[in-house]
Amino acid sequence: MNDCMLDFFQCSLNCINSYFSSLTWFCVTFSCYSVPGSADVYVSGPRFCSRTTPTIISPQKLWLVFLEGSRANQKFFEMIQDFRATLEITPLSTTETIEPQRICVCVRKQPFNKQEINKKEIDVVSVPGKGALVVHEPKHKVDLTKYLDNQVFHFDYSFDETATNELVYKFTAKPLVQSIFEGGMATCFAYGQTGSGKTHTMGGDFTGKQQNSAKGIYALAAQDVFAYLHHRRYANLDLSAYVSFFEIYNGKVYDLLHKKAKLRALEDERQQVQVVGLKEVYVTSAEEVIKMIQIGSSCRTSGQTSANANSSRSHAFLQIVLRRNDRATTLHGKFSLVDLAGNERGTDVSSNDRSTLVETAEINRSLLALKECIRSLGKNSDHIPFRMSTLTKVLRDSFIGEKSRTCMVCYHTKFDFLSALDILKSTSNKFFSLFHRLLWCLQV
Ligand SMILES: Nc1ncnc2c1ncn2[C@@H]1O[C@H](COP(=O)(O)OP(=O)(O)OP(=O)(O)O)[C@@H](O)[C@H]1O
Repeated sequence: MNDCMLDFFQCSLNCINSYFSSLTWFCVTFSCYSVPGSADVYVSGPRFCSRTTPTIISPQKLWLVFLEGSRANQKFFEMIQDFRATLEITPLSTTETIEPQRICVCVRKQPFNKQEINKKEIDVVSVPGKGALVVHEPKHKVDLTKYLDNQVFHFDYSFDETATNELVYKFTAKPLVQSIFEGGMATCFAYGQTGSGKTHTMGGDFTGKQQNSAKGIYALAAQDVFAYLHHRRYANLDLSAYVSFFEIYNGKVYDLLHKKAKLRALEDERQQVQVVGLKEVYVTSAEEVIKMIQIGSSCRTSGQTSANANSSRSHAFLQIVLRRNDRATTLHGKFSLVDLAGNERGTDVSSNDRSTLVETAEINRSLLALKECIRSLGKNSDHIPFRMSTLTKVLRDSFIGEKSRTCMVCYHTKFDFLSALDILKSTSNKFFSLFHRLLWCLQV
């Protein structure tokens, strides 16, 4: 093989390793090249996909297979480009007006990183704007003709890969800040696959391993809280701000501002869940909050997944609490900013030691519990299984409490259909509309 062929070979390998869709595509195209005696190896897609099935394929045949896989990718890439050319793109701009809503569900697309660009991965997600997001899925007709299945999902807002944290903040958390001054409970949470950009959005930009906390939704929300505190409209309320930061790891609560002290989430007599012993720090400026974010983030539990070298392995809650100065124990309003641990599949986990598997199972269990609660709310069930996990216990008030407002930002990477479709299907407005109506009824 000459250099050019090797490049081609390498490119095909990269596509196969990282790209679920190309694998499916690839397996189907195999049958075209099957030869007597080896057909069972080539034709059987699932067997080929399985890492455990030993297959002996001659280099010549393997080359044909990779060649065809690469051609399929190229064809697929061209089909997406052609489709994109027909889309009318209207990206969100800072001048757009924001409609206040009880529940807002948004989606943010992550840009390609250097590694993905080098691997020549194909972007299968388009964000035409106005809350829409399109996932291009490669499919085959019965006669093996290739076609694109373009699945459209609708959200309140959709952010493309060029969106900044400031823009995302403006449409998601910013409208909630005012509600806590009016005595409300607001929650903004980030949900998505591991490595999709949740911590980047909530905690701030990364430069190498250094995080610039001033550029995240946590800090932007803190700035607005202090702007409102000094505003004459709310000055007569005589409020003070306090901040707490804790994580839920393996179902247990740890105080990130108090040497990771172990805490307990317990229900009080009014069936409201309280994190007993949680340290609240009195803060007087956004800079002080940023300092707390840095202290807390540095001790948050992290690990490594195949998608993220610095993956958060816990659900982190930053809470900004307003209390009246005359009645320090009385809560006036609370803003919870939640960076959930990443949704993971077995292949996302780079290590399979016992503690990692337990972590992964616990993360998925708690996220499943969250989905179940939302589903039950949507179905108007008598029983909402909030007690299924510590995460849902702690989030309970955000969903059904009076004057609650919630914003959910879901994230996904560009090329993983299984996770992207799973996350999108469970979070798009089709699913949430029922939930939205139910909460509205509870409010009234
Ligand atoms: N919008 C973006 N712009 C630039 N870089 C981004 C963006 N989103 C994510 N990244 C980069 O992708 C990497 C993974 O992001 P991040 O750690 O935020 O993922 P995560 O969803 O929190 O993952 P996990 O659930 O595993 O903790 C980081 O290096 C981050 O800088």
